[in-house]
Amino acid sequence: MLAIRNLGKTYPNGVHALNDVTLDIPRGMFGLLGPNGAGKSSLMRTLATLQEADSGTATLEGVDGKSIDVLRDKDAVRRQLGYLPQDFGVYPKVSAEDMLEHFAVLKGLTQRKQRREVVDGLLQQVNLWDVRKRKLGTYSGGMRQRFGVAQALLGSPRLVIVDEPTAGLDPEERNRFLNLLAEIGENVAVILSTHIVEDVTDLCPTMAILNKGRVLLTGKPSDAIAALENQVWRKQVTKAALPEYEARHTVLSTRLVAGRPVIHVFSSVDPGDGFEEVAPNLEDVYFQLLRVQAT
Ligand SMILES: Nc1ncnc2c1ncn2[C@@H]1O[C@H](COP(=O)(O)OP(=O)(O)OP(=O)(O)O)[C@@H](O)[C@H]1O
Repeated sequence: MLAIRNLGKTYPNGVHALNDVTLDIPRGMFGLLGPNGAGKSSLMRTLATLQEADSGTATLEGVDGKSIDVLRDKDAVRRQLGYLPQDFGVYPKVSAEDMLEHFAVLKGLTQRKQRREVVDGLLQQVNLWDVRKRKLGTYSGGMRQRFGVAQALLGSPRLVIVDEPTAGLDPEERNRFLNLLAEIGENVAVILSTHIVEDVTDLCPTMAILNKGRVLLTGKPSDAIAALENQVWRKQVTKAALPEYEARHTVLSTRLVAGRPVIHVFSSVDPGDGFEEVAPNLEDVYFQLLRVQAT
């Protein structure tokens, strides 16, 4: 659906935000995972035609089978694009219904009756119908994000980009939001940019891990997890002993369980010393790749 080839971007301050980024993004949910500063927003903004790349190409499959040059044919991309930016602001004194109606006009839905049908349908789809008359300023974070999805879906886009949408949502709102994303049409490519590993594990059949502007891995989460089979080991340790373990092993993660650190380490052989083997998860994959890149 979307082919990104050798995309590069260096900001005037010298930061290489995108470094030879090549990705194939199919229909369905695609998770773009990376820590803060990885380059996710730079990539999302480039695909959303809001900033220029220095090099590379991006090609979107059009409805009629014709391909669209994302970096050059910006108007054509915008007609196929829904975008929920990281810092999505709303007019606090306007109701969701009026705001969405306004966005619909901007999207080119000029016929009143048709526009009403679209706006009503979207408000129902994102589960905001009952609160559509309320001012956006009174909405919770989760409601605002669902409103953001409604505006992104105006005009039946084929490419939907959501940038860090679950940051700051409580677990219930996050679930609700992710379920909503998962329900978006089958013929749409949805790119979910996030630094939360579970967002990808729970939802995305394909993914990429980005750090320091580079793609460290792309493919199915299950394949990446399978590649770490028999190489992740767990042990509960004391806080005092933690630095020693970190010096002796490749510690992937440390998590407090009942107040005591439980560490996951990466090792192709049994590290002994009371470690037990565990089934790897996507978090192990993520931290292992970040560690390898750092060394
Ligand atoms: N307009 C800009 N000018 C200069 N540097 C920038 C600009 N925008 C981003 N950067 C830098 O580029 C790098 C990538 O930033 P980007 O916002 O794309 O990352 P991110 O993965 O989206 O992280 P975050 O979640 O923190 O936004 C960072 O080092 C950031 O400081």
